[in-house]
Amino acid sequence: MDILVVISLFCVIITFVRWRLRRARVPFPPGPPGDPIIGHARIIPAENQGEYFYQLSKVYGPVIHLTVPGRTLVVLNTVEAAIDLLEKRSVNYSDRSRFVLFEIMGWNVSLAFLPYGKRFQKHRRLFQEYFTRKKCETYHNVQLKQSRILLRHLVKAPAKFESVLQWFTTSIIMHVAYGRQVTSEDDPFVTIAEEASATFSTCVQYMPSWFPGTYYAERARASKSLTDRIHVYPYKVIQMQMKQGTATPSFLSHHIEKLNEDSNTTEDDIDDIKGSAAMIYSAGGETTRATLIIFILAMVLYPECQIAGQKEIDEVLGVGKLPDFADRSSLPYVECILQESYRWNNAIPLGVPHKSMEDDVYNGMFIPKGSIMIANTRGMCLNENVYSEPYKFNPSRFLPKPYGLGEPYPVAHFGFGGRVCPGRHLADDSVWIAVASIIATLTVSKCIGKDGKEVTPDVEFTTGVTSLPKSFTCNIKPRNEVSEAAIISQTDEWNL
Ligand code: HEM
Repeated sequence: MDILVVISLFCVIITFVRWRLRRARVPFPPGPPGDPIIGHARIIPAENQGEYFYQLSKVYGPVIHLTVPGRTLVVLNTVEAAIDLLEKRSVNYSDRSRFVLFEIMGWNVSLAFLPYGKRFQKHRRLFQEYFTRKKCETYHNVQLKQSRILLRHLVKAPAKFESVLQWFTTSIIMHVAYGRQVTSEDDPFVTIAEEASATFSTCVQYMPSWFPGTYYAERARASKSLTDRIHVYPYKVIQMQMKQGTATPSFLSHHIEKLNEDSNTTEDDIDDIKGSAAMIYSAGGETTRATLIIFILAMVLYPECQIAGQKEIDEVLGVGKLPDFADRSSLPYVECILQESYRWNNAIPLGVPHKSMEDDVYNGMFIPKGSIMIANTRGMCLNENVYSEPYKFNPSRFLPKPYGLGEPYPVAHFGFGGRVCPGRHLADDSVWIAVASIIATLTVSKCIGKDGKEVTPDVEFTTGVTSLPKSFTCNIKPRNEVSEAAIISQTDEWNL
């Protein structure tokens, strides 16, 4: 036998034996007993998994080990464990599971689904460069204008607040991604993005890929043409506008310009910027809208918090003045309302699972290569060791003692480490300006039912990677005549 083959065989055997010995010495993280072969597939509930995992953590500790056929799951229930692994050891924990169906659907060059590697790093750079904290300040004007339009739309069509909020997030994203000022729902950029987003949401729905469920390749193939349109159409339009000198600066035009400066541009480079631009709407639209609907639900259920927010704005800004980004640091209670909206119920309760790339040992527990790492954001926000009465919406919890409880702002809602949400600054600014503007000028309250009694919405959420309150009704109207006048006066100021 060739000496090289013998040496290779010897190395493989040694590696295997060392792995077995290490495995034998170090146990998996604790977890409940599972069934033979199918592991925990039968006992993991289809809904409210975040809460279920959190309850398990009270018995088994912050890091839990579960299995489903072919998969090892490691659930992280505390911020500390998530930071220790996903952030401090991010090189090992920034991978994603490969899911062939996403690729069939055409989302193969999309950051959210890219495995760790050179292409992933390139896409992160494309995003990070355009969405730094500082750069996001240049979008404030767009967000401010859209927040004024949002108020007018909410006054005009309060019952349609869910679609009005969608319009708010869509308009901002269309502007930032494509430089597009959308004025109608029939705008081709909007319809194409919405159709493609539906396919994206389906992907994301199946993202964990550890949860039993099926999605057929045929259906996936059928949706590919929609995904292709959102990649190709905006690129062609912006490219043409750039040639004609009519393009408004945007994420896409910025990156096309950079490609034009480089003589070695490849097809892959072009696909990368098409994929990244498409990702902005798909990853940023529904998540931002969901967070705002969570805030509206909280205002309906906790009117005393809304009143406290209004009082602060009246005292700091004066009655009838609408908030601007420069006012953010002067409005601590409004900030607490925003942070509590992130904490009380999360738009992405289980984060987006990462995957481990090598065997690892954490606090005496063995985490095998290929584990699906679930950062249980919901559990982190419910943690009774950190938050008192965690199911209650209580913005004052964040105020320093003796005014409040001195509890920390949530940190998990934008994810962790090498995969942390690259759109977080843009998203946070959009949500803040909407929250502050609504509190300043409108009153959100319970509807009165046919029986003359107030209708209290249930706190029920849709199941999926993005989770938002199930449809509910509420009243939205100007706080008073001064607020109404302030909303109307914006029409001239912003030439709306
Ligand atoms: C309130 C709104 C938003 C929330 C709550 C949110 C939350 C998240 C979370 C939890 C993740 C997964 C992080 C992880 O894997 O650890 C994520 C990923 C991502 N988000 Fe956001 N996001 C929001 C808005 C946005 C916006 C506006 C954009 C676009 C500018 C965006 C772009 C992305 C992308 C591209 C990824 C994938 C990152 C990767 O896989 O490396 N998100 N987001």
